[in-house]
Amino acid sequence: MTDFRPVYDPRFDNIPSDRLPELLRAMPKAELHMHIEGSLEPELIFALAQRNGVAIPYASVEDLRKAYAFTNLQSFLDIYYAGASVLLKEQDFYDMAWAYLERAAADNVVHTEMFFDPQTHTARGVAMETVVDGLHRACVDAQPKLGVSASLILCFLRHLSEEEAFETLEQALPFRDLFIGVGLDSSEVGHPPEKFARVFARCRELGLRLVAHAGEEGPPEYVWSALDVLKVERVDHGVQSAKDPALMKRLAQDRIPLTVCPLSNLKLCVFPDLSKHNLGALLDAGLVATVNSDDPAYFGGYMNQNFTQTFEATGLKVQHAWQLAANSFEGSFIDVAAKRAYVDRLNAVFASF
Ligand code: HPA
Ligand SMILES: [Zn+2]
Repeated sequence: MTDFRPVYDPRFDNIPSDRLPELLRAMPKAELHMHIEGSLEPELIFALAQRNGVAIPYASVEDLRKAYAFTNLQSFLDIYYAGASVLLKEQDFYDMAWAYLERAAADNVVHTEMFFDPQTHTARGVAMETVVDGLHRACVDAQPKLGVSASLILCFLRHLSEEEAFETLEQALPFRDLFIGVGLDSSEVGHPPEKFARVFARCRELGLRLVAHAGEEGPPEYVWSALDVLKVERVDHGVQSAKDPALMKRLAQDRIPLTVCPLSNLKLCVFPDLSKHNLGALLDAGLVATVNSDDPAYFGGYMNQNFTQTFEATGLKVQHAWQLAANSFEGSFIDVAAKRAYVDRLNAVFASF
């Protein structure tokens, strides 16, 4: 349940629709669903591979980019985990996060809550400290150098066991102050949220914020159990919720944010075409839906590309643009005063158009 609900000013309806792309780019926004390992561009993968002497099974940047033809989530994850294998040193994690934060700033992302997958790295012998320190150092630099506030959410890999998630939590606890919450990602179907009931209960006791991927490829039942068993505060993706009217009602009534990722859904064939995406239907049903980039280096676009391509394909309007940006602040894990200040900035940009 969110703690702040901004209200649309109907005078913004006077903004001509031909200015929508410019408005989408200019409006301040928060990104709530982005896997930092999914921001590794092929150029950086090659540069880090060379710097660290890691062999990768692609001859060139172009060769690697050609492999980005996905048919579903798993076909993407196989390449995504291979790409992350070039990350070894603290500076590598810093450089990856910094490259993303610069792109976020260019898209007028003023706040971001970045996912990271420590198990992808600790399994290769990289220390938790190396991962967290590098990412956190970039987050600290982002505010003064880029005007972006940035925080971290540790994700457990759901294809691994709950016991391994507990071990990961244990390894991360010395760095408890460097991340704000936990999430659940990787292969969804066959790995329902309730598999992680006990580790999420422990994280809740520790005062960590809770999110989980659910309803990306998996059924509405997974969204129900993310809410009722894991007690998450936000649902990542959640687009399959539209198949269940009772669930839609619950999400709207409890103002549970959905962090929707349109270009990801397109590239992983969750929707056959961007024009068939249900973002507009989710918004029109009163859900706190947001737009996010998920794995921007792999899915063909950062935040502003997600916004402009989706609006062009679906015909969403100025009010939807405002609602999505307002929802991103409402759904974020910052305090109410900071949310209010960001929405004031949002309103000032809309008033200037
Ligand atoms: O979209 C995703 N879904 C599940 N796991 C992921 N890990 C990175 N991106 C994703
Ligand atoms: Zn994701």
